[in-house]
Amino acid sequence: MQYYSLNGHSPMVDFKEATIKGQAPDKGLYFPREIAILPKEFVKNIEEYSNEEIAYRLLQPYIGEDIEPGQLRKIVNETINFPIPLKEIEPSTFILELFHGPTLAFKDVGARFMSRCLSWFASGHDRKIIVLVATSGDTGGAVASSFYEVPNVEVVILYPSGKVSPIQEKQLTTPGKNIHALEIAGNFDDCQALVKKAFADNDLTRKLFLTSANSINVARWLPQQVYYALAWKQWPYKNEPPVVSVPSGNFGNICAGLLAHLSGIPVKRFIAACNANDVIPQYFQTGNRISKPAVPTASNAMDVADPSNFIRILELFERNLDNVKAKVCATTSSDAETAATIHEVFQQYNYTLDPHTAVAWNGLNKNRSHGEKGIVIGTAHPIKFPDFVEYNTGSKLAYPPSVQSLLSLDASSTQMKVDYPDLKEFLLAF
Ligand SMILES: N[C@@H](CCOP(=O)(O)O)C(=O)O
Repeated sequence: MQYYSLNGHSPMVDFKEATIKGQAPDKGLYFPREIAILPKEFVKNIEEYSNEEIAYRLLQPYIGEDIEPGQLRKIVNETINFPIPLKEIEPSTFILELFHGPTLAFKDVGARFMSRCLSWFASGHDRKIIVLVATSGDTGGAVASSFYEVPNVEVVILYPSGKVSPIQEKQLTTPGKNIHALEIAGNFDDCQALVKKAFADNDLTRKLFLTSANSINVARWLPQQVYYALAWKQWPYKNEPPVVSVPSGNFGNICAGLLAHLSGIPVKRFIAACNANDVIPQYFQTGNRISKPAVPTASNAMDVADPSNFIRILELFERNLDNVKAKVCATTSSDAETAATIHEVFQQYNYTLDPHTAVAWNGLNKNRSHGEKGIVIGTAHPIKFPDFVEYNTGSKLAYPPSVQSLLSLDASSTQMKVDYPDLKEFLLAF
């Protein structure tokens, strides 16, 4: 598989080079030259396949010969070695629980896949690779856990000061060793802009071997397709494809869902469920993409004002917003609606939603007609946001032992202003 830059001014590369570079030299995101269509028989009989086999079949065409089949199977098997259940909450509404991995959020799948691909590509390489990543909450912990002690790799995580939950912060500030946390006095978009500036700095990229572990990197983005195939495998109404509601911040997850759908996984339509950071819902309504700063919300991992992956969604639909709108609707929920959703779902079904999943639940209910069956993508475990969740359910959450031990660890991070020269100096110290 070849990948081209969405800015159109860089040469095509294979999967290995796209993974190692993270972003194209012309600052564009890499995009696969073809959509790998799944055989109809496979989609029809998907229940007969193991999760590992499904993931392998979805991903292999995008990797091609860059990783030999035995090694790729090993990587895939290690990536999804935890449950990904589709739970029926009531007969029309299901939740795909993507939070049973080590850091209790959906990012574990992409981060584990990418870390294993990168360490495979880096073996025998004598230069140290610096993985740069910006996080609004969940990516940072997943990347820290996946890349911890990977030889020859240093990870630098930029996170917005005071804008991630205490558990999210512990996940990225406590591992130490090759994981370095930078607490930025700004918001997620500032962190993401600093990271993109580093990739565009020729002086820096000549001196350092830099790559990204955000979903701008194809090795982080593509594995997320697997969720949608596993949802279809477990979907009980095969003659009635689901409406799928996806909590959306940087839009990598929903974009991977759309790719899986265009490859052959049945979905009636998608809902991009956003919080008060509504740049994309407004764009859908008005056709104008305005720029405004992110506002902090209870679903902090979605506090993104300039979603990197939306350009990939447009590319999937021939850069035509009307084509996108034929398959996707975009909606917003306020924190008050998120709180009320957590309360109601707990009261009615005794199910505890995290704030991000609650945004998607509310988005589904606001945008489906009577009787339409749907899946809510459950992106994070409620324990990552105990104060907001316990306040709205009126019930105490049980802390899993892994979270309890995490909270007792010492955190370490470097504080930094939104200042590119400071970041460059920090990176050059490697
Ligand atoms: N929601 C993210 C923001 C970064 O998104 P990514 O998928 O591009 O890494 C987070 O939790 O950090």
